[in-house]
Amino acid sequence: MTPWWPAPHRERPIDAEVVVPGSKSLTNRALVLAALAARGTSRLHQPLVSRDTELMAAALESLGARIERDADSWTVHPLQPTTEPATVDCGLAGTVMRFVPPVAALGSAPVTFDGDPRARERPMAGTIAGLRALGVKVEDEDRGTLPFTVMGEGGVTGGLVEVDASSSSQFVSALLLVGARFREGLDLRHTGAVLPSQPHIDMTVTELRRRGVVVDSTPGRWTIQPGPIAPLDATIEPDLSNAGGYVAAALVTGGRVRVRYWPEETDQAGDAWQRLVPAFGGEVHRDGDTLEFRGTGTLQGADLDLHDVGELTPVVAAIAALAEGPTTLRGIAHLRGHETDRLAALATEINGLGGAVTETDDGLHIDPRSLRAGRFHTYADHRMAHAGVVLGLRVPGIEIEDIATTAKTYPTFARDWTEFTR
Ligand SMILES: O=C(O)C1=C[C@@H](OP(=O)(O)O)[C@@H](O)[C@H](O)C1
Ligand SMILES: C=C(OP(=O)(O)O)C(=O)O
Repeated sequence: MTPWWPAPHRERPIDAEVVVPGSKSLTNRALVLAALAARGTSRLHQPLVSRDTELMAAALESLGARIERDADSWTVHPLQPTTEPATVDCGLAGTVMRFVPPVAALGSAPVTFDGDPRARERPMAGTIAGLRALGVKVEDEDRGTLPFTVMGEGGVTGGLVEVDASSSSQFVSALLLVGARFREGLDLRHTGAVLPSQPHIDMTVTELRRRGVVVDSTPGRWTIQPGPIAPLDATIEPDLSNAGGYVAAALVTGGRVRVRYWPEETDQAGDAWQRLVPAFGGEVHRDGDTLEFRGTGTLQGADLDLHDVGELTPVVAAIAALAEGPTTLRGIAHLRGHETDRLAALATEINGLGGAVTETDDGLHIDPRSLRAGRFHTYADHRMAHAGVVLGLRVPGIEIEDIATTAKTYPTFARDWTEFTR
């Protein structure tokens, strides 16, 4: 396949209905918790099957879990703490590189973690320091990043641990997911100045409670009672963050897009589209299990704090680049440690098409400009590709680099988007 994919252009308003695949964050939490269940199989219905979830499944299998993959469901048999050395490929998946090391610490063999070249640049200090504070030996040759080896010594005592999770909420979620399996449970405190992605931490707590784990949560502190994690049959919600391109299409073409099976209540960050769309001048209506997003023909700029929902930023920035007024996006300094430095990547790529984006300390400022044809680099970042295709709807002649990078969380994206824009 050519590395450059011509993004579909649309002169007319979009009018379409979509079903998006399952949530990455929910699938990978469900896999970890099913692997950690005391006994009994768990079934995930409509799991996301993508690079990140296959990497998670393979990681847990290498630690002793067994996973049967059927067309619409995965059945997970829990792991027995491993006694065999193992290696885990994290790819570029934050959930794998942060959630699996504490699982490895329950075993009694060394487990080595590595990933894509960019994975070696992503922040890992919270995981490494957190495990060490719990008495787990981690060999990282003082790099503080991947690759490193967790030297499992037959379990973790647990108790009080302080972690600075200002660069990723996943440092908190990772220890919470495993805390009930520590001999004394977990008393986790966040020490940093800011804590991003609160909905993802809420999601972790919700998923633990659904499986009978006793969690007490106050701002910046979580306690987990030691005890069994129950197996669970769970249907995975659609990925509302990956619905972003479709939602944006309604806004930027002045059309309407219906997203099926939008949960009434959810911890997903992508639920924030319900407030972000009106901020840009669009409308949102619920009709049963479907949420309809409408563009009104007005696309205004907005001043938005995306600290809690940082993963929506690339598509939000693309919407803003097409808006009639200026937009400021705040609270997202931690995006510099995502799949790529998303603040730099968005500024470079939108400006390369004639845009006016400036990086700030903690976000982006985007002034309206008329954009022109050109190439949009994606830096192995699925969400950069989603941002590029949104621009392509309104700007003819945009080519996206490596559209296949969307396979991280949405393998059928290019085909679905082509169908959607037809
Ligand atoms: O726990 C999770 O599933 C995630 C947490 C967030 O990470 P950060 O807090 O590192 O942004 C989010 O951006 C990521 O896409 C998924
Ligand atoms: C930040 C993201 O992913 P990861 O889980 O790899 O951190 C993302 O999907 O936007």
